[in-house]
Amino acid sequence: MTNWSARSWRERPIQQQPNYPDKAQLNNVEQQLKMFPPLVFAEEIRALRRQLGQVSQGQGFLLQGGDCAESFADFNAPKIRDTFKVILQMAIVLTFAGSCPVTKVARMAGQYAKPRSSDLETIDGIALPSYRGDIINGPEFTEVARVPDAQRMVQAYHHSAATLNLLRAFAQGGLADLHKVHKWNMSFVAANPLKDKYLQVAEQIQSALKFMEVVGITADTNATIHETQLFTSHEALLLPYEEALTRTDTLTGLPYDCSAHMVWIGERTRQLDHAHVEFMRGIHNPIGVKIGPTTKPDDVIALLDALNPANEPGRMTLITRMGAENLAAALPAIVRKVKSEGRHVVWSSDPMHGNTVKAENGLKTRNFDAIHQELRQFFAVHQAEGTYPGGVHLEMTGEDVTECTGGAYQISEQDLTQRYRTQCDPRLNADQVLELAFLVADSLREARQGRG
Ligand SMILES: O=C[C@H](O)[C@H](O)COP(=O)(O)O
Ligand SMILES: C=C(OP(=O)(O)O)C(=O)O
Ligand SMILES: [Mn+2]
Repeated sequence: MTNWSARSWRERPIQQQPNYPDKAQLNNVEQQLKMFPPLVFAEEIRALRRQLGQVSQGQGFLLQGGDCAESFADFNAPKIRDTFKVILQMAIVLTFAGSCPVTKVARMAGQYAKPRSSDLETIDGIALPSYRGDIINGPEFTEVARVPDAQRMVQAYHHSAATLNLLRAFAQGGLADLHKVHKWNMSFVAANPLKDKYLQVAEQIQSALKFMEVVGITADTNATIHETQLFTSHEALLLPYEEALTRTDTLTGLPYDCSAHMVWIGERTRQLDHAHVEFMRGIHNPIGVKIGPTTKPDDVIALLDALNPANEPGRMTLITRMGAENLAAALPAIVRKVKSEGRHVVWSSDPMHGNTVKAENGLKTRNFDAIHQELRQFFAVHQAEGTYPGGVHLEMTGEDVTECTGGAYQISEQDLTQRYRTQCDPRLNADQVLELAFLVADSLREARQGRG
């Protein structure tokens, strides 16, 4: 590979970075982080890459989700547990619907840096630098909080390490037991105003679990009943942090970004000749690229050339985030081009970022029906083009927030202020996530018909 190093991105133009006032402190923090242990192990990263390779061939499904922006203030065990639970609850529905393994990737343990539409936020005539995620500055609307502080990178590292530690404990310590997860789903269905709609699938899952038990496949005989594997991911936006956590794997001699298993490039920072593409082309993690509605098919091919020149399955996930109104017009040409060139990718749908609107009270929100519609259309386009819809990417939480409108509980714009807790974009709450799981179950089943 021509002249790549973990710091070669520094020679390229770069967007969406903080301007640290204290350069000596920045340098200090970078040196410290370079000495810290990696957060994840390269062998785990390769395991995810292999699984995503399978998904790209139609042999599995990717479920990726979590907060828009993790928060230092909201850092506690119940919050981590509840998001973990809802990811598993959704996964069990999708596993059943698709009759295929579901690879679970959390937007957790490192999702701390945010690109913003505007450099400034103005409230009551006062303009301050925008909040850019807890790894960069503070969300409070004060001049002091908004100054970029490099020390926050160390804090983000420690928060990520503790989050990951708890996730690993949950995944292996019994919280992921299939029967337990299904019980939570049954309680969700029983309480839901639209329960008749979801009951059939829930009961089918119940029968499948019962059958397994009867033939002797239990937690005692089979670890997969009792345990799960959850990978981590975030947008690799703050490159000094990502560079500092990039390590050469001793087994293979290859560089991996050990801040997470999977990292992605956002819609705002994927310019071909810029820093983020430069950094990502050299690391060997599976990577995602967000693809918005104005993307041209040739742009996607150029990105694939730069980021996956050997066309290896499992390396690339294209996360389309078009908006329900744009997807049908924008996605087919891209899918056709990628298919005609024989490129191996996981096609994943982020139905959140193209559907953000401002409510009358000024809060950012997304409507459940628009989210569902984008997902349905995503499945329909892939069905029509003969390609495989391989994943979903959601902003979601296990908490009972009121940030997205709609769903069975019919959250209205007026309800948003009740529990609007996000530090950046509106997330689906636990009930909305599960509804979505049950609603896309049919589309997934259809998409997988005839596949192994
Ligand atoms: O999460 C994605 C972006 O950071 C977010 O949508 C930007 O939000 P903004 O338009 O309020 O800056
Ligand atoms: C910033 C994000 O998305 P996008 O780059 O697609 O706008 C995000 O996933 O939070
Ligand atoms: Mn977001």
